[in-house]
Amino acid sequence: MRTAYSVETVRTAERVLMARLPEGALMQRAAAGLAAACADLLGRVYGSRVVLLVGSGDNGGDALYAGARLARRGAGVTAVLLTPERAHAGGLAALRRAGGSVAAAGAGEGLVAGADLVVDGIVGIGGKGGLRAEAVPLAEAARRSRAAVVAVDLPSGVDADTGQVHGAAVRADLTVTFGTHKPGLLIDPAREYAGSVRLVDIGLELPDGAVLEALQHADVARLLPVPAVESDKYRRGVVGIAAGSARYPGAAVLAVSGALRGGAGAVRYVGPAGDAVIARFPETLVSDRGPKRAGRVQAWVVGPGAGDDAGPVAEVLAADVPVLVDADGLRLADPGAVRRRTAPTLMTPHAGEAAALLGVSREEVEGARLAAVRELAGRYGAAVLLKGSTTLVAGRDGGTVRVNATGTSWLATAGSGDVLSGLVGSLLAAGLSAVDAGSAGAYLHGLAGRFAADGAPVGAHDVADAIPGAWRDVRGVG
Ligand SMILES: NC(=O)C1=CN([C@@H]2O[C@H](COP(=O)(O)OP(=O)(O)OC[C@H]3O[C@@H](n4cnc5c(N)ncnc54)[C@H](O)[C@@H]3O)[C@@H](O)[C@H]2O)[C@@H](O)CC1
Ligand SMILES: [K+]
Repeated sequence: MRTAYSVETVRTAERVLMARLPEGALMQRAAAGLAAACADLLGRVYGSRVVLLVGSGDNGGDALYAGARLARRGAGVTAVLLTPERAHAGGLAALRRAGGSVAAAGAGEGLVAGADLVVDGIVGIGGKGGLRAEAVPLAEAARRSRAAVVAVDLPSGVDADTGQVHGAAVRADLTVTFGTHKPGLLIDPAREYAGSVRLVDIGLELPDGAVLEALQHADVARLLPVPAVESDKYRRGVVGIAAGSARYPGAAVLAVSGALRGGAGAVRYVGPAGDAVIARFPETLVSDRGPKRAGRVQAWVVGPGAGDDAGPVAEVLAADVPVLVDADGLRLADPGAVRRRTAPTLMTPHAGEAAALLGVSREEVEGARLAAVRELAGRYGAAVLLKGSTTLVAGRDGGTVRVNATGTSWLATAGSGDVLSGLVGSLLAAGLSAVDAGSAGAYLHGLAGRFAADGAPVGAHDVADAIPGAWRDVRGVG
């Protein structure tokens, strides 16, 4: 499990640790990790041209001490000081002792253009708002240059706690972060600015109560249902899919295709697209008598391709089993009925659907995804999975939000969400909690998307077909 903590928690943990260590020891640990990452990226340190962008705080201090280490290994290191009178004095002295130099006023952009490596130490967790005006031309020069850009702790200008980006920010190829991930490194749009992320252990001890957690293979493997010897199809769970319409039969087929790969023992389809479903998946139990009279299920999925028929949505919300509400179902669901439910409910909007539910623009949701998913969960008293390049899953009672990063932009294809809703519904029927089902399902779905796409466009049915491969990969079998 990867975790991300708020700036406030990091500050507290740092204070505790600093009180036990000699002065400056923590910064030396950070600088050593940073310098090692820079050296790895450069390949050959000797003779390389390194430019440090140095702000007024300890983030700049890290950059200066790391620069000193690279200078001792033969790199030509120049520091561009954004506020020369406030640059970290100890770091500056160390750089000079190691043979590094300070750029003349106004020379920064030219140096960046000719560098092999640019180290962004403008601002870290002490940053407020986007980049200040004097730093913007340097960030732009770094973006234009052929140099590799390494961000210290965070790409300067992104919001550490939320992943929001206000105005200009540095775009890094690699971010070297200290002690723990920060939420902004895992949530878009900031995540995109971070490039790949390397975590350097500086000995911080962090309490429970991460802002975010990201499942990894082993975590997902522990969650996935595995049938026991005595399992029959009913013990493994039956998932009901109330989806599709005469106009959108494909949504029903795709939701069923996901559900069949999700670990439930049987899939029951209810709705007007039974013929299309049976033609493709003869193992499906089909009914056209509405969810209430369809027979027992352990979880429902409602909404994909539902059109304007609110009846099945209301029937499903009245059932005392876990329910996943997606797509048209989100619009058709009565918020009061969702809030009154006692069995788990999981809503799975994409940014546009979340925006409609919250009465804000899509851009607002995309710019502040963490706030949006929490707000929706609070308003509806339900777990919420907000789809996107970094999918977020919030529980109904607040707490740590799960973030999934296995997704790929190739998944932005029609019907891909229908596959996800069937898959997650199946995991709900198999007994996973709403947050576990949502996050494990998003993980498998993202991985399946990667396997299916492999660098080329794919259809949603290809993603469904790739789920068993993703499942095997996660469990480390085959
Ligand atoms: N506190 C610690 O124990 C450690 C801190 N470390 C480093 O120290 C950083 C935090 O240092 P600080 O608390 O000094 O804070 P920062 O260096 O992140 O930034 C604070 C300074 O930046 C200026 N600033 C704020 N917003 C700005 C903006 N938008 N554009 C330009 N300048 C802006 C402020 O005026 C202030 O002088 C971490 O991110 C990490 O890199 C590491 O050395 C590890 C140990
Ligand atoms: K930085």
